[in-house]
Amino acid sequence: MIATESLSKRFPRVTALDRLSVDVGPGVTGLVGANGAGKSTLIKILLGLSPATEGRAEVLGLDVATKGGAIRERVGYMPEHDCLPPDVSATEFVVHMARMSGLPPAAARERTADTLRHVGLYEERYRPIGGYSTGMKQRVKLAQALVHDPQLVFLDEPTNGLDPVGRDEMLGLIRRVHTDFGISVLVTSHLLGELERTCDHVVVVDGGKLLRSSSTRDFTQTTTTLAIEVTDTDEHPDGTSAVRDALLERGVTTHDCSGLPGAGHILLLTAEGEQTYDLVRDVVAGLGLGLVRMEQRRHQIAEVFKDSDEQRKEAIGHGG
Ligand SMILES: Nc1ncnc2c1ncn2[C@@H]1O[C@H](COP(=O)(O)OP(=O)(O)OP(=O)(O)O)[C@@H](O)[C@H]1O
Repeated sequence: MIATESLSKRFPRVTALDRLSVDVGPGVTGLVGANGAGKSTLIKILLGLSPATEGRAEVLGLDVATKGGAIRERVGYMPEHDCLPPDVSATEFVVHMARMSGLPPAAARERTADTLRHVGLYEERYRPIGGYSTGMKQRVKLAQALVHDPQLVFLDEPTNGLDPVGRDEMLGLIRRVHTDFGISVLVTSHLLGELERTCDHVVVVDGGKLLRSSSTRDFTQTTTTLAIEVTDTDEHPDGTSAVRDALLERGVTTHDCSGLPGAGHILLLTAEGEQTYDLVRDVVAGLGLGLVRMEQRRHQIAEVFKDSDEQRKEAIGHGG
């Protein structure tokens, strides 16, 4: 769907993209990076709206440097910032955008009604957009990106400004854009966790460089780290410490998890196979405590950033 090769974009004072080479296939792909990582710049280059300084890119097999118009016919775009006219209704606006994409009047009206129904705005479709909530405005932006039945859509920070419920609804809608219509999606976010459930594939950029590109499953694969949580009793008012000491007596050390949420109530240790599970069970039972939780931890996408931060700090440390 998308292929870039050593793509760079330099502004006078900042390098927004730095020799980025990445391939994106069909499905829902998350483009994750902190603010300023270069996500919007990449989207504008892929739409043929902004020229790259160096390198090349193709979208649906079309060269972005020469085929911008053909790309924009086949690709939908939901921009990050609010860009909606307040005085017209969702129907008027989306019909207008459909007409701009070349649909005849009757088809534009029909597609608009279908698309507004899909994004959950059918009831309010004749009200002026100026009176809409942030969530409703985001849905209008999504509808105009979908109305011309594109093969691929670029969604730039679609969950921006939404509360947790609105965010979940938007992420569900995005997933359905692919499952119900077969449209592939490239969705950007600076919130790492939210894309784990929505995307098949995740591309992480930082400072305009590619940090990692892999399937979400690979990102969140199970680790060999076991997380354990136990109850306290009168005899052992700090059950966690009692288990830690008892494990140490049997030669098993637990990891320092002071920086993690729930630290103080959770023990982390490396599983060496089935015997580790048996040992933990026997130790907890031997102390008369209850085992609340014993599970394998999963990687989180956030850890990619933590690793790169650590590498950067290390590099700075070595440098001076
Ligand atoms: N037209 C421009 N002129 C100069 N610098 C720019 C321009 N557009 C973007 N930049 C800079 O390029 C870098 C990448 O910006 P970009 O908007 O692509 O990041 P982003 O990952 O989309 O972040 P955000 O979500 O905050 O928009 C930033 O440092 C930004 O200030």
